[in-house]
Amino acid sequence: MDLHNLIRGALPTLVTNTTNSSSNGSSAEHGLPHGILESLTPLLGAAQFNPLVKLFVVLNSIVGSRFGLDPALLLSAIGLIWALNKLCRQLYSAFQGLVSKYLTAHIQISSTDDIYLHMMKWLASQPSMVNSRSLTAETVSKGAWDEDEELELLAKRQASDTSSSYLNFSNQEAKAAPRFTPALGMHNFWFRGRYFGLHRKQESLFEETYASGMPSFKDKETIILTCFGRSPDPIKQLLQHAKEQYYIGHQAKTTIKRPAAQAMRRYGNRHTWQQVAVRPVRPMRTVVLDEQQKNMILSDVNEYLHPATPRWYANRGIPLRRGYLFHGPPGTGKTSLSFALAGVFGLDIYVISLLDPSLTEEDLSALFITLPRRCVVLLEDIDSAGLTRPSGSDASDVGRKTANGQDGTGKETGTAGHTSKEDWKVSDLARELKKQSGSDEKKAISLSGLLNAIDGVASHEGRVLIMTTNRPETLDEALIRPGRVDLQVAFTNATQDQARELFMRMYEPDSNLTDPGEDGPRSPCQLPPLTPFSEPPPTPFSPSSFTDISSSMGVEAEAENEPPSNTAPSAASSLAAVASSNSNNKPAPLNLNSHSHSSTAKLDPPNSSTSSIDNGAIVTSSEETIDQLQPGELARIASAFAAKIPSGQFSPAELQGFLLKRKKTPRRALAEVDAWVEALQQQKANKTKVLQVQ
Ligand SMILES: Nc1ncnc2c1ncn2[C@@H]1O[C@H](COP(=O)(O)OP(=O)(O)OP(=O)(O)O)[C@@H](O)[C@H]1O
Repeated sequence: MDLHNLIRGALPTLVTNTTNSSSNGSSAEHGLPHGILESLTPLLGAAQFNPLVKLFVVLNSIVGSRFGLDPALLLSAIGLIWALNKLCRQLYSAFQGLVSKYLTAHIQISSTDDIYLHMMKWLASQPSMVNSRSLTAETVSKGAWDEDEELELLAKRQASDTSSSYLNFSNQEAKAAPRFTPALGMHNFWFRGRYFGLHRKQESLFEETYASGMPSFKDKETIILTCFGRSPDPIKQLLQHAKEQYYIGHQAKTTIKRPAAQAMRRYGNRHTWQQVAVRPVRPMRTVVLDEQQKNMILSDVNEYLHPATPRWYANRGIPLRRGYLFHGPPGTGKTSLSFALAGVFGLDIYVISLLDPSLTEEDLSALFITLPRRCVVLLEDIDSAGLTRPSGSDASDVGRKTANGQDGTGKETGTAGHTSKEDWKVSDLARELKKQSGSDEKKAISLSGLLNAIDGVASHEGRVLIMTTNRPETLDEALIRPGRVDLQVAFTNATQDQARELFMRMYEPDSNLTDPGEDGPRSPCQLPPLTPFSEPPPTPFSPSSFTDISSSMGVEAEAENEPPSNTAPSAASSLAAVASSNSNNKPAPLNLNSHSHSSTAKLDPPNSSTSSIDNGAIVTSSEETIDQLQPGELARIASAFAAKIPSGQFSPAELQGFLLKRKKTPRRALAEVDAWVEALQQQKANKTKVLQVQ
């Protein structure tokens, strides 16, 4: 079908006009420009399939002949509207620029800063934002401590369901709702009756990454908050509010941070440290330690963190630092006490491993510089870091302990067992050269590098440094000299008293253990109450008792940097009160005659055919659980248990491991302890690693 036929069929009027025009030579009176169809006719053959030409013809005829409008006029009108629109837009953006410059305030937040996290979390909780039409969905990863109450209920329901013996968490990931935050672009919201603008934008930065050695683009986000008025105060209040809201969930939690991956550390600020976990605060009373020793550490840290302490130190020209060395056998509570201290004072813990292969001396200094004003820095197993003195002749080129190259003090014993360099073979020489060129090993952290980071000019003052070691005798004297280590705390294997306390703690009902009065919710900024420095010393430790404690408990207080001892150790005394009320509760001798278990009770694991799950613990039907004990009976069993533990032989961690396997059945623990003690003693004597009785 050609175009003529098409037009004729579709628009009879047009055809009539066309016919007339060809007969009288005038078509202008019918709305078509004179001769337009004639001039188009030669083209029609070629362009009859061109939809644009068809459209033009159809529109022209409609506008011209149907509505009697001049198409040229119409085109001019459209052009005018477009130009006006452009002009309005430009005027609007100029007006907006003026308002933004003179009538609004802005605050910019970079994604490299913690405030960005606070703001994003707050925005995600705002109904106006969640219902916005432009959102970004994020997966919220939950830690083991953030389990939903719903999930806990599910576990309880499954546990009570006798048909299923084991918990099932399938599809839990699918049930976790994503978090929605404003998408990139412009948004607005109201806060406390004020209107705020939010611009979330992203830019790509060209970065050379250490990890791959290849330059690449990294995305960096920025949010700009705007409010009307010439003062940014409303935005500051909003940010403060977002920050407070963020930390509400962090109450009674300890945040643990480690150095970020090497590539991330280059971004500086909050990217230097990476949050690895947020755990519930470890209550101080769960660390089984001599009460006086505990109180002394608590009051010492309390004094150090007192707001008046910096002035006191400054007036006397003493650097504001406090170092602690926790030493003792493995599993005796060194790390646990560090975490409990962080919990009591509401501080974050920054854990550094000197064995981290990506850590250089420069990194270490940068890490210490970016520490917050108050925090706990934990340097674990400082002895195994293989630090050396650069001045040592043979040790100067080796900073890290290797399996075949160094002894515990970090001194080199010779490569491959050779003591003198004359004995070296060609292969030894090649290995040594390779080592020196640094091609196969990273540059180690030397002792001076560590000391520089700890107390060099650039180091951050005000932090609580805790170093832990199993072998204090191998440490360099420079590292533990007063001023770097101000208090040494010795940890020992469990005494019988500690064994009893551990036993009680394991089987006490949860309601006794969650005592908000002691280590209860505490915001990170909220320190235990402090007494002003000007008051007389209310400390329970007289200088003489202090010395006594030091000698009897293996605690050596260094006198050099002692701050004024007139700060009330209120946290310490309150903890002491709670703990002593526990320890004073001396149980009466045990009478087991009326009970089902005797000391000859079977040591076999529970028979699975008769077992059920009780709050996660598998319990046999024949066993007596904690709930079935008479009041006061637990204390008696604990004493009987402690009497069977040889003092100072087993670490609290070993005892805890034994009890954990019988966490619902104290009688069974008592019945099986003899066999376990014997087996463990034998294992230690034979120096084997395989446990006969667990
Ligand atoms: N004194 C203690 N009181 C309560 N629990 C303890 C004590 N000592 C050890 N534990 C328990 O033993 C486990 C290991 O303890 P922790 O990590 O504190 O020991 P550590 O002395 O730091 O060991 P390592 O020297 O091997 O690092 C923890 O689960 C902790 O609860």
